[in-house]
Amino acid sequence: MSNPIVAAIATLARMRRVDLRPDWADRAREIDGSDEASLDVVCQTLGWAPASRYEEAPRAHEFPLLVHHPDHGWAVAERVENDNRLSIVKEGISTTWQDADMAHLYDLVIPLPAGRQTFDKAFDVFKSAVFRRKRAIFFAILATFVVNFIALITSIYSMQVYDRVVPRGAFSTLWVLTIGAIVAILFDFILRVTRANMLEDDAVKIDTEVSEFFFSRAAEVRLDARPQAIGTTAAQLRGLEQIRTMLSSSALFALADLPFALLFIFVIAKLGGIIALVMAISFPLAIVIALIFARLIRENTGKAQVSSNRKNGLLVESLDAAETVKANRGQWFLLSRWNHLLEELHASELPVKRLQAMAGTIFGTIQQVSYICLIAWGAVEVFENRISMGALIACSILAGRVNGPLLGQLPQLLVQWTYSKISLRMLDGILELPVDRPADVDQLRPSRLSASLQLVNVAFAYPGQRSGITIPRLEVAAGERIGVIGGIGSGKSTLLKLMAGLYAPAQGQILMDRLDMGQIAEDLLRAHIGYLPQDYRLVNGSLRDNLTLGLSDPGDDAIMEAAHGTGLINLITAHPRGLDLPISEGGRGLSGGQRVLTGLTRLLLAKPKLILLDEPTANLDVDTEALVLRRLQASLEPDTTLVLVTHKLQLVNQVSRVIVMANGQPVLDGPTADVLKRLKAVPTPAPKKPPQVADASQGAVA
Ligand SMILES: Nc1ncnc2c1ncn2[C@@H]1O[C@H](COP(=O)(O)OP(=O)(O)OP(=O)(O)O)[C@@H](O)[C@H]1O
Repeated sequence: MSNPIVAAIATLARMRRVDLRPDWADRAREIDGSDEASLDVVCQTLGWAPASRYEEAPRAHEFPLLVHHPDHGWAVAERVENDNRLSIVKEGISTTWQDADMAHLYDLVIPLPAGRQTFDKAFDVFKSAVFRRKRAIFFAILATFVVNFIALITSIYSMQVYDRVVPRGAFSTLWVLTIGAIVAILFDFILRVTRANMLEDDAVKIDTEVSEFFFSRAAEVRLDARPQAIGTTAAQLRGLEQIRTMLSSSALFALADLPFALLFIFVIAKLGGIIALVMAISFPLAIVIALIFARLIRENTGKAQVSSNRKNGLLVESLDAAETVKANRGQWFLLSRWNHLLEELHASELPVKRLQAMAGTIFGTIQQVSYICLIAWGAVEVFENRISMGALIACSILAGRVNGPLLGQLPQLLVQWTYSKISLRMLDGILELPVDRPADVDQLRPSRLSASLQLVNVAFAYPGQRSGITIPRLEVAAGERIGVIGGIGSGKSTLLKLMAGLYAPAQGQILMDRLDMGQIAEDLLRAHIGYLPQDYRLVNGSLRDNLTLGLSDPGDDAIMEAAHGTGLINLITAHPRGLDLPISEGGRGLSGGQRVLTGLTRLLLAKPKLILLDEPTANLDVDTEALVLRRLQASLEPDTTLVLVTHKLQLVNQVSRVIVMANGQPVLDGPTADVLKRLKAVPTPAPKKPPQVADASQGAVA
């Protein structure tokens, strides 16, 4: 990281304990980071808020800060000393600058990764995103005022025309009134156009912010706490769409007109006197009926949402397991489940639709009846000379504003509102799941982390299982090469995931370099640990994207060199698009062996200190297996630790220590030769406790 400003920001982020995107430095690297103006360019390039320069000395708690000195360049300031010296950190070294007043201190806000912000309720996420955009709120309120004000003007205009202009032929008054009304309408037009543009811009930003938060948050959920049904989780996130539709619907704007309805009833009373009683009765009556319908709709929308989620889950599952389903003629089983869910969905959706239609009809009738009553009563009042003809016309226009837009939209709004409430509850469910690193825990960011591990009194069980992994004590020194063997389901993969820090132990501690793994910053941990799961999945994108996933771009030369090391080069050179070979959704497009080679190549590029491989050669042919392991061994630094889970005994000869797992516990642990000798002499010893079902494949190991 030779770019001075990039190096200084990285130090600042480490000191403030903020994770930076793995590729952030790639984006900022192109900028010449030596002069002071480069900070603005960096902020712009990274999409961060511009940094502001301190005009006065910052308060003590505001440190550490980014600092630029005309002679010394960029660094991180830790504090200002009494004798006008500045304590700084530059390129990892703490030192002092003599002339603090020549240095410029900057307040740079490094944004937290989206998922790390703390919100208890999904509603707060939306609220915070909306309320941060004060300009949009101001315009929405102003526009609502103006729209309603124009309605008022139109009604008064009609009254004046009927009462003053028509009887007396006062055309000069008519022109003045007409010009005034047209000016008001033009102003309304301009405001509406501006509002639409502004609100759309802000709506996109709000949408991006909220979706980013929930997507990151769902990705941060601890692997062992994840709901088993992927489809249901996907449906939970889909709830965002419901809320988005609700927030951007015109129905919501109609709701903002609610207080104005009361104002209009008041104006009707002023202009038309007693006839305002019609609106004073019909309007609250409509609101009460709306509340009753909301209750009736709520129960069925809840049921419809649950069925819809399960339907979505089934769809994801059947597409994901298409091969198994087809090969086993499982489509009939899935089809009958699908039809059953569809029936359930229709059964709960139908009442909602009926109620919505009925609400629409009732509100329409209220609207028409109240209009007729107002006009009829008004006619009597006009005849009795209690009100003017113009006043009756103005009242009828205002009555249309009281009942019209709001009552017309109410049925749709009711359904959307109930769906949104359920969606919010589902999103709350995501927020309740435990995440890898809670935001209120200060993460450790040691400058060096060795690849030694200690598992002390560790216990772990999958949700809903009584027994799982129990490890009283297991120590792995930096630089050790360890093989883990054991029967099917003996807990080898689970042990590896615990060592990788992907699962948190329910009990006990897992230490890396004597630090609790759960407290080490996630980005630091991932940079030090290379874990290759049994079923290595690729992500949608190109082969290059998959090889550099989560890494700072290593450059094509390094990628090709690593690909030579694993033999992946054959695939790259054979394909017309080379490294840009497309990987479709779900990682399809490559064979099982090629996927593993991709994972191994990425591992060589990442150069982690702790390498955890779960049956890496299960999908490889004998030649490739030998080549890969030879190259992997050759690339390992002396202090790199390797833990290899395998069913193949010949691979065990490549490691110096072997751990044998049975029923979730290590039952043998020692130098390879000793363990193999004991395995040949006696069957795998059973764990002392708890007494479990005998290991199904002990024979395979022995
Ligand atoms: N995601 C999961 N949810 C619930 N239980 C699980 C899950 N993964 C594994 N298990 C259970 O945990 C136990 C240990 O599984 P694990 O995958 O660690 O075994 P393994 O030794 O790696 O097996 P194999 O040699 O077949 O890969 C098994 O009994 C398994 O049924």
